[in-house]
Amino acid sequence: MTEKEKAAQGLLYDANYDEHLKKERLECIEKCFDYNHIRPSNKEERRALLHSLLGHVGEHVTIEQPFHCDYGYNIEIGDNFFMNYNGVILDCAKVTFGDNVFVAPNCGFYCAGHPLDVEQRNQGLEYAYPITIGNNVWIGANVAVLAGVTIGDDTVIGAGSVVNKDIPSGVIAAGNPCKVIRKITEEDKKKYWK
Ligand SMILES: CC(=O)SCCNC(=O)CCNC(=O)[C@H](O)C(C)(C)COP(=O)(O)OP(=O)(O)OC[C@H]1O[C@@H](n2cnc3c(N)ncnc32)[C@H](O)[C@@H]1OP(=O)(O)O
Repeated sequence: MTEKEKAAQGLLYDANYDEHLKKERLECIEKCFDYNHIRPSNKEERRALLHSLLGHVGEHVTIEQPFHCDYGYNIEIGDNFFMNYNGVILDCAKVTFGDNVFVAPNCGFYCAGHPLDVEQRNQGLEYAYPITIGNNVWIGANVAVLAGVTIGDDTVIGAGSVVNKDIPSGVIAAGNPCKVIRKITEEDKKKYWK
């Protein structure tokens, strides 16, 4: 089994030293470099590069620069997506965003993790679990979404959260670790600020 196949099966794999994965990552970060150096006003070139970088790009997708990811082809984005400055996606597994997702500045989506055991970790071993974000999700600034997490539809994640477990649909959740604060209700139609 190749290291890439092990990763896809959720097994520990050699991310640091495997030549094939290193080559794929280098190709990807070269493309990220190119993306981050396109003039912000050159929307056509930005769009074309995102299509060549990512696995799927829906309609009306904006990713502000700078943006960084590891492989690109594992990222699938629905329609009407906005990611603000300094987005980081460590996509050693699939990262899927539904439709109408807003991501604030400095957010990270980290599929990767390393063993707690020091001998395994120092061999460069890693695991990769997918991240899934539903439809109509707003993720506040400086949020870290960790490996294996699913965030349900219509949910808001408060700024500064560390999302280490699944979050259900239709709620506000925040904090470190991120917990549900309350459901979003009809009353919220009357409220847009404190
Ligand atoms: C796409 C873009 O670029 S967006 C631009 C960047 N903007 C942001 O990142 C803003 C993100 N917004 C937030 O984090 C907001 O606090 C929201 C949306 C979660 C607020 O939701 P509201 O329901 O209005 O929260 P409200 O202020 O009433 O707080 C409810 C409780 O949650 C707590 N809370 C709210 N936000 C957070 C947070 N980010 N982290 C921890 N606790 C929080 C409050 O302190 C309060 O607790 P209390 O009841 O003990 O006092």
